[in-house]
Amino acid sequence: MSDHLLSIEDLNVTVKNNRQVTTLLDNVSLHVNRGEIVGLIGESGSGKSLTAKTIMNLLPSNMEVQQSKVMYNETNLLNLTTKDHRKLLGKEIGMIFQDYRGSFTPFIRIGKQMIETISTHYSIKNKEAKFIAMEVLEEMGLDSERAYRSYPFQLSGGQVQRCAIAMALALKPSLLICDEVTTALDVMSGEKVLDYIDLVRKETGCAVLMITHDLAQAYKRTDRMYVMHKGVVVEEGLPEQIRCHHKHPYTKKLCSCLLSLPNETELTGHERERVVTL
Ligand SMILES: Nc1ncnc2c1ncn2[C@@H]1O[C@H](COP(=O)(O)OP(=O)(O)OP(=O)(O)O)[C@@H](O)[C@H]1O
Repeated sequence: MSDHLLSIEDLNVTVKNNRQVTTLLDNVSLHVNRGEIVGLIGESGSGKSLTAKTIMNLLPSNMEVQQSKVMYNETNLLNLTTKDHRKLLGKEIGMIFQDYRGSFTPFIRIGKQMIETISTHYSIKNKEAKFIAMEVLEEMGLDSERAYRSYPFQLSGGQVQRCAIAMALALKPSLLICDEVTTALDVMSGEKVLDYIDLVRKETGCAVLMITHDLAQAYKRTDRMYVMHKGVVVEEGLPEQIRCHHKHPYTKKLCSCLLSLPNETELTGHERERVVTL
């Protein structure tokens, strides 16, 4: 069995607007191994979310995927019917969306939605599903009782985001796609959430595709990184390589723009630790 849990090969996505066809993703190839945290970084509009949406079969209807393979285990996700694809979502492939508010129906309490989601994927009693829901809400640093009985509009943006993360993690997916998961969170809550995702990864061996434009976060949290620019993967490598030995001019620009970091060799161990936690 291949180590690749997810393998995207030559992904091409185009959009048609007023008869004009524009290429949004151009021969994107990347893979995620079991148990690995892989970063997908790049500036706004570079194509990170579209890559995730392709995996989740959530591309808008005016977009077309051509001559590509998106292999999950031995299955090409692009060949699945919507019904078969849906069966994989949640329990096999989980996603925490950038637009976290869309994860919940506004007029149903968070707890009820969590129980329904957990029970849909695992045949367990409501009492057990509630236990799992409370546990993950607690791990997200929330007042679990309050979050459980709240409607989404009764919570802050960051609290709803953490509920959405809790719901995705409660299903213990084999592949977790995190799209800018910490943008709505303060630094401490963000770190706590990322620590917990890492803990879940260690406990369950799940793989994580971490989409972010936060370079410091990617350096600190990922095992490997891909850099995207204008719909193309321009570079890939270990965090150290991307930071200190990048080859592509865009990666160089990205690194120098977002972090004015000295070279790795110029840092002491203590400084290195501080830099990645900035
Ligand atoms: N529904 C759509 N119709 C037309 N173009 C779209 C649509 N959705 C996204 N795009 C375009 O596709 C490109 C990639 O968008 P994508 O959302 O993947 O960027 P991103 O790298 O995730 O950016 P961000 O970090 O801001 O979320 C952008 O140029 C965007 O304008």
